[in-house]
Amino acid sequence: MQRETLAAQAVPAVGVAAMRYRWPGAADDCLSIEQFEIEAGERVFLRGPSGSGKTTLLSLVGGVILPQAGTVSIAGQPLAQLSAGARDRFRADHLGFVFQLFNLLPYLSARDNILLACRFSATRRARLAARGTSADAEAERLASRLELGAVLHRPAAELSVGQQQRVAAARALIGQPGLIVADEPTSALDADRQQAFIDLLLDECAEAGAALLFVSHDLRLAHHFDRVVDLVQLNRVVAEAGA
Ligand SMILES: Nc1ncnc2c1ncn2[C@@H]1O[C@H](COP(=O)(O)OP(=O)(O)OP(=O)(O)O)[C@@H](O)[C@H]1O
Repeated sequence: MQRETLAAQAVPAVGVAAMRYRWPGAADDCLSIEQFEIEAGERVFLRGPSGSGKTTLLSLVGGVILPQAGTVSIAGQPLAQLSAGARDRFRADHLGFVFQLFNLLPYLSARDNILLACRFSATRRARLAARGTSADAEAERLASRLELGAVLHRPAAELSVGQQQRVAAARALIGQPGLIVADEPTSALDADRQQAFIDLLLDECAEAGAALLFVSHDLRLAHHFDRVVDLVQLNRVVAEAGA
């Protein structure tokens, strides 16, 4: 079935409606977004200048922070309706994050860092079981695809920046969450490695049917994506301030 047909039938991967967010203690709102949706399986490139609120929007999409007004839904689930504990579990089941600074546990091996995502999510383990595989086997497959096979046993602290980033990608992808969120994941890589990393992320998302929300300053990467969203245009705070 075509991805477009699938997307038309599925609930959006991300739904933001009449949403407003102000950081505690701040005089003004940081974000005010009337409507923003990412379809199931859609690949969105989010751009915006430094300080425009890209990371803040990702934190809202992850339910790490909650808006003062409006809703943020993931796979049809409004995040604010969940208790803090349920939100943590929902995030572990349905979202994979690749951060600017990777957030790996330095003393754990590359393999254990990848497997952490499954340890915290019975749903990810169940998805793997339904495909006839296990978390260990899938960690091996992703590691080999990401050219990490030789370093799987090594502590994350001993890996190069590029290797750490690929471990972070494998951890986000394992167990097929419906949404991958990536915040400047290629900023530490040279041009060749950027290309390889993006190809891999897009391939794995396509295979898993996962939507991808990818934040970057680097517009040269935008042509890989279904849609480019400019936060300066999406955010009414900026639009009103500039009016
Ligand atoms: N934890 C926080 N507490 C208070 N204000 C914050 C916090 N994090 C971000 N902000 C403020 O929110 C605004 C948006 O920041 P944010 O990090 O979301 O921007 P960004 O677009 O991701 O920037 P960059 O491209 O530089 O990473 C900024 O004015 C910033 O100072």
